[in-house]
Amino acid sequence: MMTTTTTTGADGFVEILQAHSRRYHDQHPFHVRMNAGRLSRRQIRGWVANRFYYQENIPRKDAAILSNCPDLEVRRRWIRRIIDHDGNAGGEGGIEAWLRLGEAAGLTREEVKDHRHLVPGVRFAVDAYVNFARTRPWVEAVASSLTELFAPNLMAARLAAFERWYPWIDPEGLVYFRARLEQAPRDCEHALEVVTAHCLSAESQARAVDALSFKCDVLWSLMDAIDQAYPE
Ligand SMILES: O=C(O)c1cc(C(=O)O)c2c(n1)C(=O)C(=O)c1cc(C(=O)O)[nH]c1-2
Repeated sequence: MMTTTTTTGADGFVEILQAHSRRYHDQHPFHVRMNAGRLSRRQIRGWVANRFYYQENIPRKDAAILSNCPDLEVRRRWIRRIIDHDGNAGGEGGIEAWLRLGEAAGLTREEVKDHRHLVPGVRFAVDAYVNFARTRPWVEAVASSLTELFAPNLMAARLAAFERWYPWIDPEGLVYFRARLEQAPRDCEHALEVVTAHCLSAESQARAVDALSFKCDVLWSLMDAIDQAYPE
């Protein structure tokens, strides 16, 4: 028996993906309080120390996508993400920039790197994301990165909020967020290109949407765990 698949037009598909902005972690109460200037030093430091685990694992997630991806052209562009985070040499890259954010906020590099502040829920959420990229088809893993469509607005709001409300953080430490303002739009343009080119059937589009939902849950759970560990 033949099965028929109804394909959502490319525009409808992209609209459904975009609509996930409603589930993005910018609306998490902890982020709302952060951007309204209502977090204490301890809470900001807790967030920075815990989010480091996400930063550290992003390149491992991207390496998993590379290892599962048979398409040379995609790999050639995707590899840039790993270099953005790891840098080409000591003192470079997003992970280093995040450590400097920690220092600007009054944390030592050691206490960020040795995970002494890392709470179990953050570890579980981040590990789930890396595991997803390792075990799911590579196009779904690419789709899961599409939360970056929504990141630049949050990044711009966060930069303004940090400068306004948290002047005790050395502004030099905010370099990471400025870099992401440029990197995130470039990265998600590529990811969207890949997903729209590969997900042509209703089934594959539904799997891409599920992957993006999963990622929204990863980010939300991560924030829940931080919120619970550093109450008001
Ligand atoms: O601070 C944030 O709110 C935020 C969110 C996201 C995101 O939406 O996944 C990323 C980042 N930052 C980020 O810095 C980053 O490098 C990054 C990579 C990815 C990804 O899924 O490949 N997301 C994000």
